[in-house]
Amino acid sequence: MQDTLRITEVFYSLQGETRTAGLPTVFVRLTGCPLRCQYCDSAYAFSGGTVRTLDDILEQVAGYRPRYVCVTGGEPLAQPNAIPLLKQLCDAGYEVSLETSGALDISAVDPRVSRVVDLKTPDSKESHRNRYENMDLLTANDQVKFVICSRDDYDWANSKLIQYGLDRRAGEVLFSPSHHDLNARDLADWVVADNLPVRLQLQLHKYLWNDEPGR
Ligand SMILES: C[S@@+](CC[C@H](N)C(=O)[O-])C[C@H]1O[C@@H](n2cnc3c(N)ncnc32)[C@H](O)[C@@H]1O
Ligand SMILES: Nc1nc2[nH]cc(C(=O)O)c2c(=O)[nH]1
Ligand code: SF4
Ligand SMILES: [Mg+2]
Repeated sequence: MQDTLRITEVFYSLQGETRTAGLPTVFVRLTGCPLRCQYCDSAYAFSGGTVRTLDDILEQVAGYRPRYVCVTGGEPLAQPNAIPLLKQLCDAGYEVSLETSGALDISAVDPRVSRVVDLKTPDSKESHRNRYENMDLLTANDQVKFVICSRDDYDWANSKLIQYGLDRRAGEVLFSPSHHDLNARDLADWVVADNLPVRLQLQLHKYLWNDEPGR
């Protein structure tokens, strides 16, 4: 029996987020998530999907001849075979990133992968799931992301930034407005006013293609 994963979609697009925003990237979206963030833009990946072998997924990815591959979901780390998938993508020579909720242990992820770890804010309604042990594992190859819904969320994110010294631990600290909840301009003004050591991140793909799946 070959290793398998339940997959919602594999597609080639421009990376809309993180430090590689704007670069052509293959996305592998894994099905299923144990969280229910109130703002989730990928709820279509909570169920359904197709069971596929790792070899089959790797073959489709190779067909795009990409430099960058992003493994997302759903929550990728909820499927144990996400770990060998990430390793095999690195072995194939791609620059690999992982989008993860921050609720699950990131320690087994191949160190070549840039782990993009969310800290879920109070207004996501899932902040009780944050696994703060992950903060000790972050390296300069990793990124921490706060998806911010309100001024209260912003103040909370700022306090976590200071408490864990995140700008010194991770290569990037990303503050992203929750699409539909917070005006990007307000978040931009707060970051400048407070002179924060963070990068404002907008979801480029939503400006280009709205909220279409597969883009
Ligand atoms: C859909 S999640 C999938 C990976 C993983 N479950 C996670 O939460 O990181 C990918 C990224 O999209 C972000 N996201 C989801 N809905 C969003 C929204 N409405 N506005 C801004 N970012 C959003 C998540 O916070 C996460 O950083
Ligand atoms: N273009 C594009 N970039 C993305 N970066 C992270 C995404 C995600 O859903 O995790 C995503 C996505 O869905 N589309
Ligand atoms: S953890 Fe990620 S996929 Fe799961 S509900 Fe939250 S944003 Fe959506
Ligand atoms: Mg998305």
